[in-house]
Amino acid sequence: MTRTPLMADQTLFRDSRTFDTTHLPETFNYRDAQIRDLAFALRPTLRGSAPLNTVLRGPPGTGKTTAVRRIFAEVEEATQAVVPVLVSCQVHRTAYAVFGQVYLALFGQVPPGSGVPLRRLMGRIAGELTARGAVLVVCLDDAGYLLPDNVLNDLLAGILRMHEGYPGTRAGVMLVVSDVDVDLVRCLDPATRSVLQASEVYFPLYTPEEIRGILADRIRAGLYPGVVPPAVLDLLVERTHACGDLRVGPEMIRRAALAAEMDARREVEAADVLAAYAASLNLQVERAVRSLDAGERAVLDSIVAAGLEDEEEPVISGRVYERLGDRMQMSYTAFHERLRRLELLRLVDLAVVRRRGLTRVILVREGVEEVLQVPAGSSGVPVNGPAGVCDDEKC
Ligand SMILES: Nc1ncnc2c1ncn2[C@@H]1O[C@H](COP(=O)(O)OP(=O)(O)OP(=O)(O)O)[C@@H](O)[C@H]1O
Repeated sequence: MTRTPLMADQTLFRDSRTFDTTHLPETFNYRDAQIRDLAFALRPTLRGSAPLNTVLRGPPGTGKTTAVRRIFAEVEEATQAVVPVLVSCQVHRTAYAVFGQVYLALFGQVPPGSGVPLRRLMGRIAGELTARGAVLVVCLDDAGYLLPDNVLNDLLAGILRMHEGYPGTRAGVMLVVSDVDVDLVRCLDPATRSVLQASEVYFPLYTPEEIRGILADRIRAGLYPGVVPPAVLDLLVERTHACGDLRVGPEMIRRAALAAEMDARREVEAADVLAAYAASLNLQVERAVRSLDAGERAVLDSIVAAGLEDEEEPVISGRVYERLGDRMQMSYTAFHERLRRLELLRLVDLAVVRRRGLTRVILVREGVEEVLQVPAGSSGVPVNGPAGVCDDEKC
């Protein structure tokens, strides 16, 4: 019997885990200055004081979370007197859920889902920290997700004022923000702002040369020599840079190498990369669409619907706003904020053209329509995602 390609024992992968999204890269170049700033902020914790609160800001895929994971790992190795906790606010969206993650880090188990009031949970956490003489550092990854309903404000007040209710506790925060335009700190109450006093560490987009270095390192660690010829690496760099998110690079390499492997080839070809690009881009778009709130999703749906209505005509922002009125109430300011967010997430491009005065034209980016068309109930994103009355009071 001939063996199926699945069972073929020849592989191009030295270590396929290198391409996992959760993989912590061994080499982390081009971020020395940011790592130095984070080390500076954490230094007081090694002497038993609270850290300097810090905002890590930069577009998606610029290494913010990775920088935190690396520095937290170093802190954990160096001392037990600091408890660093990294919390994804995309997943944990309430103060209780975030404190639940701190509890998990301290006690090795999650607190009961209900029945324990937040105050008691905080009391247990504070008691354990003072008993250990440890400093707490909470990193809120994608902290912008906690802005609705003042969750971020209340949570920060809880962490940074913990020492008032529980004398002897010391705690500080790191806030990770991918939306370069949102001034998170300005959205907080003056009282919280005054205890936060955060300094900022900026993570710029990687240049094509830096992307080349990062992808070449990943290829060296994950694939056998010669699998990716130089011209194919050039294409990988060009595609990754064009889509603006480094995550797409390793994902393309994984898919392209798998395709070559299934064909029993020893080298990846340009065609493998181009096919992998389309698939990886859809994954990226899907992730961005999933992160939208009800208002942003309604705006995106209306843009796509307006485009489909008359494919010859450009999509004008005023027309989209009118359409939206049938679905939910939204002020024009809130509408524009949401358009900006869709642009930042690279779901649309905005351009201003002269057309009976200045008009804003919206272009839907590659892959978005495909992702929105995945039927509800499949593994993709439903066409009619979250909708309803949206909160216009965004700061
Ligand atoms: N300098 C680097 N060297 C190697 N890999 C990197 C580097 N920077 C980022 N990466 C990789 O890119 C991916 C995205 O990085 P990371 O999650 O740290 O970005 P981020 O800025 O936190 O993104 P987001 O704002 O979308 O959460 C990860 O797989 C990470 O390993």
